[in-house]
Formats: sequence, C-alpha cells, structure tokens
Amino acid sequence: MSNEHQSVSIEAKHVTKIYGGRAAVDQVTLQVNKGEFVSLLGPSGCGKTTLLRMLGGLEQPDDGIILLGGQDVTGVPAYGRNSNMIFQQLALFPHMDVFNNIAYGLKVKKTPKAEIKRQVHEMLELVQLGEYSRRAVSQLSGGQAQRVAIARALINKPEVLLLDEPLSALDMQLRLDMQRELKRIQREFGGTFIFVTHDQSEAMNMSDRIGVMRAGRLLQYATPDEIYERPADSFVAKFIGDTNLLDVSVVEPDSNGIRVSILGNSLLAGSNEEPASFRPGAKHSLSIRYEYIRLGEDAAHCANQLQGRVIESVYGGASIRYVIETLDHLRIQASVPHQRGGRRYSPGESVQLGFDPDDALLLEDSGTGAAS
Ligand SMILES: Nc1ncnc2c1ncn2[C@@H]1O[C@H](COP(=O)(O)OP(=O)(O)OP(=O)(O)O)[C@@H](O)[C@H]1O
Repeated sequence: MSNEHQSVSIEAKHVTKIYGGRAAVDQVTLQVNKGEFVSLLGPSGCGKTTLLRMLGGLEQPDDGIILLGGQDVTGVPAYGRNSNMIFQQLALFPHMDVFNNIAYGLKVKKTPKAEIKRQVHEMLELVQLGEYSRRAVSQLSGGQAQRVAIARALINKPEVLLLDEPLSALDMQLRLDMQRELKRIQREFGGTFIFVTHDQSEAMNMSDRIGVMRAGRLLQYATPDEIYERPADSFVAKFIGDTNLLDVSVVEPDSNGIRVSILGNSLLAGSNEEPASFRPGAKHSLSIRYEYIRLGEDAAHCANQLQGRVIESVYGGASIRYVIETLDHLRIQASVPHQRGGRRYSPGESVQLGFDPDDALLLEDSGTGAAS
C-alpha cells in the first residue's frame, strides 16, 4: 500500500452511473479519510443514494473506480467488501432480541460463543444499551432501534459505515439527540462514516466534510465552514444557509476587488478566484449572507451602501430578519443580532444598508431553482 493511501479509507474516481440514458451520478471523484465523518448533501434525486450504494457495492458504476482501504473494489459486490450500510428502514430481525440482532454478523462468521458475548457487550456499551440485551426489538423506541442497527453494523468492524438518511423517520427532538449520539459513537469507535442527508443543518452539525451534489455532480467537497463561507457557486450558496443572490454584471477588476453593477448601482465584490479572471460584461451572482448586511450607523463604514425602506421585520429572539427594498426595487434580506432594548426598524422606515467586498462573493450562476 502506498503512503498516499494510508490515511484514505474510501475513494471514488470519476464514478458514473447511468439510468435510462441519464447520469444519476456524473464523474464523481472524492476521497474520505480514515476516521472522517462525511455527509453527502443535496436535493431529492441528485444522486446521493446512488453514489452511496456504489461505495457500498450494492450498485456497480458504469464508469470509474472505487478504492476501499487502497484496494480496487470496483465490481466487488457488497458482501465481498469490508463496508456496511444502514438505511432509513432499519430491517432489524423482528423475531430476535437485541443481543441476537447485534450478534448476527459474528454468528455468520462462526465466531466462538464467548467472543461473541464479549463483543456484543462491548457494542451494547458503545451505544449505551447495556440494560436492553434481552429486550425484543419490537419493544424498543425509535432511538433505541437506531442504536441497535448501529451496533449491529459496527460489530464486524467495517472499514466504512454507510448511512442512508437513517434519522429521517425520527421526530425532530429525537433526531437532534441521535445526531449527537451518532457523532459520539463515531468518535469513540474511531470509524469512517458516510452519511446521506438532504437536511443541510444535519450535515453542518455532524460532518468533518460535506459533499454537495446536484444533478449527479459533486459541486463542492469541503469542510462546513468552507462551504458556508466560500461556496463554489450560487447553488451551493443558496442551498446552505440564507443568502441574497443578486444578478450583477462585471465592470472591471479593481485593486480592492471586482467592480460590478446592478440596476445602475456600482458595487465592489470579493471572490474565491483571482479578480483578473472576471471579464468585463460577464454576468454573475453576487452572494451576500443575510447576517453580513449592516444597517443604519453600522452601514456607514461599509464600502458598499444602498438606501432602502423596510418592507418586513420578523422577530427571531436573538436576531431580527428584515426584508428591505432599495430605491431601485432590489429586495435584500438582513439578519441583525438583537439585544433587549436594541434598535429596531419598523415597516415603512427608511434605512441605509451596507456590506463589505469580503462579505459579497461573486459566484458562477448555476441556477438556484429546486431542480435536482
Ligand atoms: N434503480 C434505478 N433505476 C432507474 N433510475 C434510478 C434508480 N435509482 C435511482 N434512479 C434515478 O437516479 C436519480 C438519482 O437518484 P438517487 O436515489 O440517487 O437520488 P437521491 O439524491 O438519493 O434522492 P432522494 O433524496 O430523493 O433519495 C434519480 O433521478 C432517480 O430517479
């Protein structure tokens, strides 16, 4: 095994899957390191599950290769791979108790009885179900059943655990608890987890890295901070967090950023790329997160300033969200931290808004509709 592969747990290289003449997964390349928690995130139908199933050997790619622990496993079916999958429907064995559900994988491998007992108890401790060993699985709560499924999958010490929306059937509070629990289990177990979700906050809460997918393509694969602060394009910016997207034209690169125009207003933008790479006249999206917009006196020092009128004000406890319409009828949303007794703007009030070039990213416009 080369050094390069020592810390890589699983890797897809240019993996493609075609269904009915259409690429469900389109040339996806990604590497997941040992011990990493990675989420695949994207709208319904974008190819997350198909990619996960190929990583697990439940589907085979039409093109590209998959490496597990540095070995080429392309074409090897699921049962021949050291990975395991958990689905939304847990498929626990209903006629077996908790102990036997967890022990199943070791029994199949003809592990000696005493060793099975030792390992099952280790797993029961890991998922904090020590007391439930002899409980029928039909008498477990949703969260407990999840833990049994996790223990059952981990007992074979898979190189990678693949999870396909395992929490989506749980109600909100239990789902949040299980997010924390799953992270704790992953940390203690020290394994590599790949988790499919269409819930951006779930992906942000849990992941070391997130792969954002759309229409079969992997648009960005990076840490939650990078994805939030440096989204690869307008789709990623809109899909993760709240942002204003303005259709602007490039005027010219400037020593402080890129000069752009919208409805006769001249603004200064920042970007992920070299300012010189933007051609005058090119159309782009300008992404400004709601919380980067400053209002009133706070706007006075910003490089970009616009005059507007408050259309809507929504009280959110720690912050207030405003919808503001500029004199040119641009609609801009701002989320402003709020303290008791602090300044509030009412609908109809005039307000100055501002933002700095570093907080306004010029992005490729990939279209931001709900299409997969
Ligand atoms: N077995 C199959 N046969 C034909 N088409 C399929 C098959 N599996 C998936 N597809 C198609 O491939 C595309 C990607 O589906 P996939 O289930 O991977 O998306 P997803 O992102 O996991 O969506 P969701 O969040 O809704 O589960 C969809 O257009 C889907 O209809």
